[in-house]
Amino acid sequence: HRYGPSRITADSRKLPLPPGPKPEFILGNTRQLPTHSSWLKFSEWRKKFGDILYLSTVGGPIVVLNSYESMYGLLQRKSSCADRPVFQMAGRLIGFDRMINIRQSDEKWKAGRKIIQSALNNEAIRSFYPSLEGATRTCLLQLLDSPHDFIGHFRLLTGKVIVLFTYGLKVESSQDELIAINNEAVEPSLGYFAPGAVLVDTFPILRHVPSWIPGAGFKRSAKSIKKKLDRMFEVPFNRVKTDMVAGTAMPSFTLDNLQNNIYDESDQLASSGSMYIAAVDTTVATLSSFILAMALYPNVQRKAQAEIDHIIKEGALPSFEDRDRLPYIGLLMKELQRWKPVLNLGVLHFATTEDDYGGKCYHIPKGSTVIPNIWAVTQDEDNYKDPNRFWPERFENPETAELDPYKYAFGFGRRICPGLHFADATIYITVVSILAAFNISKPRDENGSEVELDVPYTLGLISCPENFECAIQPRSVAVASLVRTAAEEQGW
Ligand code: HEM
Repeated sequence: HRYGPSRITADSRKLPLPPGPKPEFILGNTRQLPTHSSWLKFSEWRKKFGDILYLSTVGGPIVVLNSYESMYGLLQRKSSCADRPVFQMAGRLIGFDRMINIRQSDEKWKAGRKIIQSALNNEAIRSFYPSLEGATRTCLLQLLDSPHDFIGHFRLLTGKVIVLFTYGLKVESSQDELIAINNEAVEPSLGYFAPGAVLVDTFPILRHVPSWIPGAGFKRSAKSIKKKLDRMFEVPFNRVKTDMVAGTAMPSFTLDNLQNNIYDESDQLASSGSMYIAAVDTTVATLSSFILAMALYPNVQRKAQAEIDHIIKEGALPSFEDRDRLPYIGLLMKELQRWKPVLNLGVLHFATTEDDYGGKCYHIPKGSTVIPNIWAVTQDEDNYKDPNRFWPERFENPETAELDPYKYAFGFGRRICPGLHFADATIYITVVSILAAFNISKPRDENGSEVELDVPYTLGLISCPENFECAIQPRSVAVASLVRTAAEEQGW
């Protein structure tokens, strides 16, 4: 089988390292490592060196996986690369290493992962469907009233559902403290997760320089973000504790864990605090790319709307119950994860033991940072015909369906995204509700001519379209009033 298991060799140390660009004396490939958009450089090297690359840097060895086969072989099937590297800036200096997302695979990671996994499994998410439907209806009303701010509405929608799920706390507006404290800590930090983005990640020794010397601005930035991160962890958590004592706490992930009292409080605090950063920017990026795709591919939009109109009764909005009867929406959602992947380089993995790759092919040294180049997989013409095109039909026929993006977009093995079902549910209900209520098209200039869309994407850890203009209009007067009534009934 194409993605079948590889044989493990007796002594992988005798195998050669994977190929890669020629290293320099002492610095190795350090200076060749791009500080942003490295997926492009890795893909360029792939043409020369193949699916799996080796880079020796001052910060340690790096193995880049440029194909689904290599990711499956090394990250999905084996546990030797299930750890995370030390993120000097984002992790140690700012303090994100308390969260399970980038924590090394220690006992605390295991405890946090267990808590999150059981709360986010598919069954558990079902009981949250009514809240997701309610929040989506409010989002529809906001799209009706101020369509140009669609990215802001998606931020509020995803922020409020994750705060409700995690802490049982209700958020009404983007000015709410619970949203603001998260954004203040997360936004300035995202750029620091990319390999080589800050010098201290390449030269960890710099961590020890005093903050006052010139050039140590990174330490001062880290200190100021750290304070915000502490607030982000503590403010909502302490509210739940106070409400619990007063007997007024609403059901939530945090309350369940506090009441069960299985884990110590510091694990619980970090585990609750891991949710927002993992959930919001990723889901907002997907939803924003959805708007772009619909504006660029009106035929796909019309086909999806025809499917919805056929299934949903007049005067109703779609719900989770309709999902099984909307197969084209399912294909469209797969294509959303492929067309513009949210995490072009996934999240970095780390090899804790020596291993081999591909059955007697290459030696993977212990201590290698392992980077899955998800972007390369999505653009590979061996996987996808005409990869630039947004074309859900590529997954339609089970006999000829192209590689399912859910096999890689949410990561691999023991580190696979535990929020997959939550993300999938949020994306489904938002996409299907917007398609039922609105037509999305390219913006028009003062002469009424369509303006071509050429939208740049952010270059940090998360790839999200930068703000762009788009026309989002209700499909009819009747549906506009349905959106208003439905939102009023929800009340939040
Ligand atoms: C479109 C939305 C999302 C995408 C594409 C996505 C993708 C990913 C990826 C690629 C990873 C790293 C997996 C690996 O290392 O192999 C990850 C980790 C994680 N995700 Fe998501 N995610 C999304 C939404 C969410 C949501 C909504 C939540 C929570 C409700 C969540 C929670 C997490 C957590 C806690 C981790 C860390 C897991 C660990 O290190 O053990 N994610 N996600």
